Amino acid sequence: MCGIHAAISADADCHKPSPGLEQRLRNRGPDHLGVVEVPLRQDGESSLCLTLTSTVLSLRGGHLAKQPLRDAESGSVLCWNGEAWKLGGKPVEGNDGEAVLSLLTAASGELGDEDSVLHALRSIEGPFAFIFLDKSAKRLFYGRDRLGRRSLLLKRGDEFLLSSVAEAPAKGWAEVEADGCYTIQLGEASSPMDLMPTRHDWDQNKSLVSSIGAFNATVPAAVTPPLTGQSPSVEHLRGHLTESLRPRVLNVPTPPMAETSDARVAVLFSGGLDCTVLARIASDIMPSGQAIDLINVAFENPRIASQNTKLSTAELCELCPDRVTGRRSFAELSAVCPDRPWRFVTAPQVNVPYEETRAHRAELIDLMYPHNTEMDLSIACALYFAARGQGMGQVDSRPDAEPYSTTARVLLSGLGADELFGGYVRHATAFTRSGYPGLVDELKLDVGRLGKRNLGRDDRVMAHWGREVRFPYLDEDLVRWAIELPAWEKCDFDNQGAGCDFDPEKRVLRLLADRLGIRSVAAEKKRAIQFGARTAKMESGRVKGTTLILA
Ligand SMILES: Nc1ncnc2c1ncn2[C@@H]1O[C@H](COP(=O)(O)OP(=O)(O)OP(=O)(O)O)[C@@H](O)[C@H]1O
Ligand SMILES: NC(=O)CC[C@H](N)C(=O)O
Repeated sequence: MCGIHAAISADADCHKPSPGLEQRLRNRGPDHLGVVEVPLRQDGESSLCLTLTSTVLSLRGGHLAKQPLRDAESGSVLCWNGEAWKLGGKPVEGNDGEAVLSLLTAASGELGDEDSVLHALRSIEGPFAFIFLDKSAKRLFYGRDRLGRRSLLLKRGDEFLLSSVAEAPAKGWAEVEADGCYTIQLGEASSPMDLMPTRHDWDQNKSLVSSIGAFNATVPAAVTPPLTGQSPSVEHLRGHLTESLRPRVLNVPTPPMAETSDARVAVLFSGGLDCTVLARIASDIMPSGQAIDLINVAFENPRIASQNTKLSTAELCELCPDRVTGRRSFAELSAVCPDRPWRFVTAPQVNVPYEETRAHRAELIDLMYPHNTEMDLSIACALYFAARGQGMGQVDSRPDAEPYSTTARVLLSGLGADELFGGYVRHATAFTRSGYPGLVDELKLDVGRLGKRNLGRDDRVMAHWGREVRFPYLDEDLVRWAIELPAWEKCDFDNQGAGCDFDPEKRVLRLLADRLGIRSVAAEKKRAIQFGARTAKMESGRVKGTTLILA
C-alpha cells in the first residue's frame, strides 16, 4: 500500500506531515518517500501553499515509480495509493500510477477541462485513493474508489489536510466518503477555511448499486429448481474469480531480500469457504514452484483462559475455531494441489500471551480512528496481527513449525462473498420470514453498503505493515455480474434440508468449492473473524460490540 498526504496552508512556508505522521506514512510505503511543494497564490496580501507527500510500496511495472508523480510539461502532480487494473476497460501494462497521471493530464488538456478529468477518473477500475493537482486549472481532485477499498481521511482547521492515516492522537479526522470524486478550486481562496469541496457522483445513474450495476430484484413465480454443480452460475463464478485473481496474483515482484521461489502472495486464511476458494484458484493460476502462504490468526482470550487454567497459550490458540478450520483446510488444499508449496502460518507467534496483544492496543485505536467501537477493535486486532504475518510457519512436508515472517507483500482477503452471495444468517432469517421478497431486500441492503462501511478502517490497520491487501470478490466486473444475477442463483433457500449436500447460504460458492475438490470447505459455516479468532469479548463476556472504546 502507499501513503498519501496533502496539506493546504495559509502561509508561504509549506507544511509537511509531523514526524509521527510521516513515520505512519512510511510504514505503509517503505520503498520511497517524496514531497512536492507548490505555492498557490501570492498576491502580496495572502498566500496559500500546497504540500503533497507520498510514500510508495512498489508493486507494478518492474520499477519504482517515485511519488508524488509529476508531469514535467504541465506541472500537474499525482499522489496515488492504488492499483488501476483497467483504464477505460483495457488492462494496464507497466506502472499504473504513471498510466493514471498520463490519462489525467491528457484529459485536462491545455484548458484544464474539469469534466474530461472526471470522465477519466470514472474510467479507472481497481482500488484507489488519490490526490491530483491539475496545475494549470489550479484545481485539486481527491477521492476513493466507488467501493472505498483504500483509506482517505480529511481534517479541516487552520490547514486543509488529506491523509491515508491520521497522526497520534487521532482527533478531528473524518473519512472521505467513497460516494464520488471531490474537487476544490484553489485559485479563488485566500485562506484554507474558504476552500469549498464539490462532490461529483461516480455515476449519474442513481439507481445503480455502488455506482457499479443494477440490482436484480426479480422474485421467482414458482419454486425454483435446485442449484447444482452443472448450473451455469457455478462455471460463471469460476470464470469471474479467475479473471479477478489473475492481475492480483500474477507479475507480483520478488519481495526485497526474498528468493524467486519465496511467497509473493499470502492468503488471509481462516480456512473458511471464501478465502479457501481464493487460495485454490490462485494455485491454478500462479507459476508452479512459487510458495503461497496461508496466514491464520488465533488469540489467547483471557476470558476463555480463565475457564481453562491448565492450558498453555499455545493450546488455547489451537482451540480457536478458526485455527481448527484453518488446519483442516490447509490439509485439504495440500491434498488437492500437492505440487504447490503451501505454508501454514500461525499468528501471532505461539506463546505470545494476551499482554502482547494489549501492548498494541493504543496504536490500533489510533490507526482505526475514526472507527471507535469494541467491535471495530476486535476486528481490527485480528486483521492487524494477520497482516503483520509473523508467527510460526509450517510447510506440509515438514510437520515441525519454525519461526517465520511472511515474505509476501500482497495479501488476499475473502471479504465481500457473504454480501454478494447471501452468506449471513440474516439472509436465511429474511427468507424464512418473507420468502424471496424478504431475501431480495436483505441482499440489496448488503450490496448497497459493500465495502464502504469498513474498508477504510481495515486498510489503515493492515497497510501499517508495508503490505497490500487485495479483495478479489470486490473486483468491479465480478460485483456487477453478482448483483445482476437473480437471488436463487446465488443462494438456494427453496431447496434445503434432506437430499441437499450443502447449506443454502452462498450455495453457488459451495458448489464451486466442491467442483474444485475442496469438499470439506464447501460445507463450512460462516464465522465472523472476531469470533473465529477469539478477539471479541476479550475481557468481559457482557461488553457490547457497539460500546465506544475508552482509550
Ligand atoms: N482467523 C483468521 N485468520 C486470518 N484471516 C482471517 C481470519 N478470519 C477471517 N480472515 C480473513 O478475513 C476475511 C473476511 O473475514 P470474515 O469474517 O468476513 O470471514 P468470512 O466471510 O466467513 O470468510 P471465510 O469464509 O473466508 O472465513 C476472510 O475471508 C479471510 O480472508
Ligand atoms: N501500492 C501502491 O499503492 C503503489 C502504487 C502503484 N500501484 C505502484 O505499484 O507503484
